Amino acid sequence: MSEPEEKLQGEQRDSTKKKKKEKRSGKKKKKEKKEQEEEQQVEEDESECVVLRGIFKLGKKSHDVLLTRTRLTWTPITPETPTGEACVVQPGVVLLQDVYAVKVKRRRAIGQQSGGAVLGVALFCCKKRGKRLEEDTLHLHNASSEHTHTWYNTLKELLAGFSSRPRYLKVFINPSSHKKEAVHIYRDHVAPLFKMADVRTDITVTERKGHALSVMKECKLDEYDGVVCVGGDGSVAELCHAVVLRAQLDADSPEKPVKPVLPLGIIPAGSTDVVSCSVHGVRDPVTAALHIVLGHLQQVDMCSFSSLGQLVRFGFSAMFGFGGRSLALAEKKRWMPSSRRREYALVKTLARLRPEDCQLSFLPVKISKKNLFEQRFPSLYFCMVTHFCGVGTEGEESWTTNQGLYLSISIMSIPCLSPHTPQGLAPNTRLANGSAALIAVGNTSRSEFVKHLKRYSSSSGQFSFSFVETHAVSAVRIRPRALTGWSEEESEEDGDSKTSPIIQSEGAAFPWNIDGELVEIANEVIIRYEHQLIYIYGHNPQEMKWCTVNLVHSV
Ligand SMILES: Nc1ncnc2c1ncn2[C@@H]1O[C@H](COP(=O)(O)OP(=O)(O)OP(=O)(O)O)[C@@H](O)[C@H]1O
Repeated sequence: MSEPEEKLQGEQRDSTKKKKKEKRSGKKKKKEKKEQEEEQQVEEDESECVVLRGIFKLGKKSHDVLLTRTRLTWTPITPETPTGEACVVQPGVVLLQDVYAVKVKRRRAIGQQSGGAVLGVALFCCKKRGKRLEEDTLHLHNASSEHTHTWYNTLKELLAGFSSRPRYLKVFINPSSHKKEAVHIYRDHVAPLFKMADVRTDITVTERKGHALSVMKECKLDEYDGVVCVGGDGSVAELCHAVVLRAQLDADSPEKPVKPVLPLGIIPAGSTDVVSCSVHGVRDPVTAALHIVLGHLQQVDMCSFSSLGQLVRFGFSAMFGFGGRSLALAEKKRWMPSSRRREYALVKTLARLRPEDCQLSFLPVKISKKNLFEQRFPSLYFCMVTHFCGVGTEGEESWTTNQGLYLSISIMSIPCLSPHTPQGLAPNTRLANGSAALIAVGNTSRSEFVKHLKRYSSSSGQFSFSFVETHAVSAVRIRPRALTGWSEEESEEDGDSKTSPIIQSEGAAFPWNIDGELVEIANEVIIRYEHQLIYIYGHNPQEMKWCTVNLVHSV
């Protein structure tokens, strides 16, 4: 046999061996998968095994009630028809994951505090109505005390198996939020639900700005299962920062942010409630409280904001330029009612519209199939008015740098939904999608800028302008050039925004709007995206919808 023939035969032998090996490993994988499926089936069957079966009255009719580890079903008991035909009835069902409390029902006289004849059990559960969660009760009547207590104890035991449900919460209430209604909201809508679900609470009514942060820095956290904030965006921002900072201090990790173990619950009591709207899909204290008692947890992205190597704070969103300036102006008019104050500040800042001259650098997030940000809006991926555009490196990171005039720069790690912006300020980012949204609005005329702003309140189109640039990013650096800053002596005159950035004296600070709070920073600011840094009680169906769309597009 010639040398090439031998070589060919050798290669054929190798390839047959390889094929056999692949076939064997394929069979092995199939077997493993089958075993896994069987195990899963056994688990499902076990969880669907009937734990209890009994007769209860629901309304006026007797029902056959079945309890498994995951659900309770009831079917009316109907007498046989003379023809022997059984009528088909759909059983009613409630999932135990939606039940937050179970109580024994008793007949009591007016003023009687304890005892009383047993009537049956009541299951307190939540019912979904769109994005809202509502309270619902299922009454199972049976006068036998023994029967009722067996069901009560078993249901209690099964509900105790939901490990993410809190038993003891640290609650902060800001009594000064918005219309000073936070205490009432907590007392009327939240406390009764916590009591019903046997959730104990340790309440601090905050007395000043920074009070919640100082309590969180010092209190013993081990005994709590979660922290709850009742207030507006300012209070939420303070507590989110406090929870992450405390985790960082406990872990003695000054450089790297640390994921807090304790989840945060947010009960909306402010005027816009951006974080609450984003994590719950609606602004509703009952929905928020039900998410807490049911232990619905979701991981949420955050950002760290630092300047000159010092951490400024942790938060969800930041606005530089227009957003910062209008908030600074509103803060000076604190004596005005909040809606008037905001309106005044917006109009005034628009009248004085000026661009910021700064260097904007960012680390773009690599475009993957799963990232729809650029896929859905490819036309947004372009450069705006710049004097200089280049790519630099810092360590292994590749920064894109633009130098130019900007009317507004926003960085958001969550969509920032609110009643005023139903699709969110950053509609293309999600609660935990692997990047933050950078929205940079270049210099343009006032009328064009107003057009861009107005489109936030409608459904879309706010980014379809040549002067608006959006990116999915993991970090942003904003370096104001030549200290173009903000001062109280700003000219009251109207000016042409196209040409005249405001030049300030050295040492002036720039107003930043970080989660609705005014933060003044004199130097460059670095914003780093922190993936799924915090657990927040909630579940937003919109997020699920987005994920489904994302998945379909990525296939
Ligand atoms: N007792 C208090 N008196 C004054 N300020 C307080 C008090 N407790 C907390 N604060 C501070 O008030 C600030 C604003 O709180 P919050 O955002 O809840 O109210 P708001 O500004 O009226 O609401 P929104 O931002 O939705 O309009 C927060 O920074 C918080 O730290």
